[in-house]
Amino acid sequence: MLHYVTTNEGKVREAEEYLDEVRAVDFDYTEVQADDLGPIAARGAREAYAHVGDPVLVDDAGLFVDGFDGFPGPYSAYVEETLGVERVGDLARDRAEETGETPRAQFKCTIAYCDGEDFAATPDAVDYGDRRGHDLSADDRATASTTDSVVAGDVPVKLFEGRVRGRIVEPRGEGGFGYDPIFEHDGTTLAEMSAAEKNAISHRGRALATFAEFYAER
Ligand SMILES: O=c1[nH]c(=O)c2ncn([C@@H]3O[C@H](COP(=O)(O)OP(=O)(O)OP(=O)(O)O)[C@@H](O)[C@H]3O)c2[nH]1
Repeated sequence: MLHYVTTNEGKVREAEEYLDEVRAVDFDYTEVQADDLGPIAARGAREAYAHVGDPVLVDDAGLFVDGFDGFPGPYSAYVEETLGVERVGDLARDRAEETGETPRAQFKCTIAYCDGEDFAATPDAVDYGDRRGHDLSADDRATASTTDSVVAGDVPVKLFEGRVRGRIVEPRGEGGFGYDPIFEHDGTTLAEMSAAEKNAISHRGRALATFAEFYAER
């Protein structure tokens, strides 16, 4: 049985769309400080695997605002709790107004898989483009890739990363969670999309789709 290790129910709901048999485990693994998601998810997956003893997935995600050089990024959960989503949106739009640019950002999600075993060679990066058939600029594309995180002596971990680009807007919509109401992709905020629509273009959806392909062969 595959275990999705998270304290966030929103992540679990989205994962269930891709994975037939998945059990949510509410385990608060240590989040190391790093400026990208990969090392945080990889360390978390090793710790979670040691705790659970069965195959685990750990999902680390964040909002990377262009005008703030990627902040809040790995600190997104802390910033959501302290500043709040609306203020992050206000600050990002104020910043863009100062610089005369469009307030752009990307969501990234790294899923780390660990089952205690080694992995074969990884497939190439995948460009998913837009699943709704719209003609999008490079700025609005959704992509995914995989890497291995293998440090000598460590339990191997495989990483699946998904990204989606969009614009920061005034909050709209009731669905999703976290920063979804202020993140617009192709004219619609993630909070205005159904779960299926969000999954089709989202950072987590792209990472999960790539993982599901890999896991089917595992
Ligand atoms: O609008 C959003 N749409 C998403 O699809 C999404 N995915 C993550 N987030 C936000 O980014 C931070 C992740 O932090 P995070 O990966 O550390 O997770 P977390 O602390 O919520 O749970 P855990 O899995 O670590 O237990 C938190 O602020 C989340 O609200 C999202 N916001």
